[in-house]
Amino acid sequence: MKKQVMNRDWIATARTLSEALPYLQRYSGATVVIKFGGHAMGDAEQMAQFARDIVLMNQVGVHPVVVHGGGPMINELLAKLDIKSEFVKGKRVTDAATMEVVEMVLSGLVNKRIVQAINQEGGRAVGISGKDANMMVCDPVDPALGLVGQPVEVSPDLIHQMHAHKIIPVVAPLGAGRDGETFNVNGDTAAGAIAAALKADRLLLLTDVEGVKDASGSVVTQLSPDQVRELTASGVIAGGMIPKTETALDAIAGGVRAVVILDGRAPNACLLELFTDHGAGSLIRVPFEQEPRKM
Ligand SMILES: Nc1ncnc2c1ncn2[C@@H]1O[C@H](COP(=O)(O)OP(=O)(O)O)[C@@H](O)[C@H]1O
Ligand SMILES: CC(=O)N[C@@H](CCC(=O)OP(=O)(O)O)C(=O)O
Repeated sequence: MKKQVMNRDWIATARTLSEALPYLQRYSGATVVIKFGGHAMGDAEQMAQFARDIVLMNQVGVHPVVVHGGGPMINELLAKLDIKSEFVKGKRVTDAATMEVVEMVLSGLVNKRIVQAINQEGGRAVGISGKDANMMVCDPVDPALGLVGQPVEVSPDLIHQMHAHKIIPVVAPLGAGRDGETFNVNGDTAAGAIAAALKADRLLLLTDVEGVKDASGSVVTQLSPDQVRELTASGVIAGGMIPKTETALDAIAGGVRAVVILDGRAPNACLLELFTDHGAGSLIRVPFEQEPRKM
């Protein structure tokens, strides 16, 4: 009896691999930007599983770029140092003292944790921030927010070179100012700007809900930019989902083929979306590219 169940499992595994063939072919050579948010990171086991997905993607010919956040980890160190912090419209008001902590946590702790996790799974990851090689040049968003940056010039060269050398880039969302400042950039915003500069095939925004929900609370598996605008105008898309859908629309306008908002806490979320018939989360793209959504 036990043996039969085991046989069935192996057959299912083989079938899953076989069904993945068209997707493996479709994404071979594709650039996929993955935004890994602080809330999606979870424990060491979840981090290892995320890293394994990234290494697998790379192994089958995808060019992944990981852009990470780390808001909860920044909050933790600010609290230990007794530095007060507040958010305005989803962005952290950043003075010089806060900026030092943001850079230490993002470029140091969080970036290196992800790099190490990927390397432990057999990948070759290198951690950078938007300041390296002047990749992401920013202007201040609003004087009231201090050192919060809006990317204005993003150069894809460094990432192209890393991919050419089979290196997986892991990018901390910091930007270089024109006068030598360091800017704090929202992780979603940075991922969108980098995906647009690369004209990425997919931008995956990993978050802590299954996708974009409609007024009835059901996840919408496919949306056009107009539908996103309607859901936002009617207040159905709210709170932390607003910067994500805004990023998605900007990325699509900037040349990204499609954006998927999906639950990063779900096991193998990226693989489920890219390589299975099922797919995951909400896919946002312009309607003329319409092909049947998976599921
Ligand atoms: N229409 C919607 N569909 C899904 N989530 C929504 C919607 N409107 C608001 N939200 C909220 O947005 C949150 C995701 O944003 P946020 O918590 O900032 O993500 P992250 O920490 O991953 O960047 C969800 O947990 C949910 O509470
Ligand atoms: C300007 C701004 O708000 N920057 C963010 C950068 C980190 C981030 O975006 O982290 P998550 O993706 O985990 O939220 C911050 O300081 O928290």
